[in-house]
Amino acid sequence: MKKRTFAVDIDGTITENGGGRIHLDALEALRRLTNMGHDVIFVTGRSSVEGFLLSVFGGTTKITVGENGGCITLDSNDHILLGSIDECKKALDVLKNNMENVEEKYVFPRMTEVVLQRTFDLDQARKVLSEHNIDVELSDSQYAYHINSPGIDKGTGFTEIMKRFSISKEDVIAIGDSATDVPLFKVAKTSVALGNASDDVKSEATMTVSAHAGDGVLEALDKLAPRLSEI
Ligand SMILES: O=C(O)COP(=O)(O)O
Ligand SMILES: [Mg+2]
Repeated sequence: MKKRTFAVDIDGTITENGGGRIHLDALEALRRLTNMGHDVIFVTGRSSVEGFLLSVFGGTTKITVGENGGCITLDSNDHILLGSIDECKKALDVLKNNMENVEEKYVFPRMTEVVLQRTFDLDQARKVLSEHNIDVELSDSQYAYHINSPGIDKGTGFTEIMKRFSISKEDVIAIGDSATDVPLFKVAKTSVALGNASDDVKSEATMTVSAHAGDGVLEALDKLAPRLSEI
């Protein structure tokens, strides 16, 4: 069997509602892939600790890219930080001083990024930051806005994993639902946009499925199964 690495988003991908409830059949399928010898790595805008705990309890590969690419967790006391929260907080201050309704989202603690409520216009925010010569990444996961350090996104975060574990792009299959997953799609040979993804996101993936979230993950794995059984 040719070993593959699945890079899997969490919210809107293996969850079945806005609150983060895990689609159990999708998780079971990912655990089965792990038991078969593939790697299944969560790549999420949630904290990397949340993603890591999901891998422990879910029975998938105990490596996680969290904080929208800003933090890699390899163990309870082993985190690789790929960004600086200070420049993200500076960007937050500029936005708060120049726009209305800029509010942080109450999430688990972050080491490298700032997470905001989706309560203001993102393009206007990007314009304000540019006018103040603030260079950060500002992105929308459909669950939250993220301010990350320049050049930090799910693609660069996962690329760090690929380097450290000698994973080839040829063997990576990325699965996601939102704009924050597009950089991850670009570092994978195969990328799957779920039915709940926007047309813009779907246009960036190598394949799309019609089912939403966890059901879409199951549909994708059914479609990919023949390729996975290559000798
Ligand atoms: O916290 C979020 O932004 C949601 O994260 P995810 O969709 O990247 O898992
Ligand atoms: Mg998502």
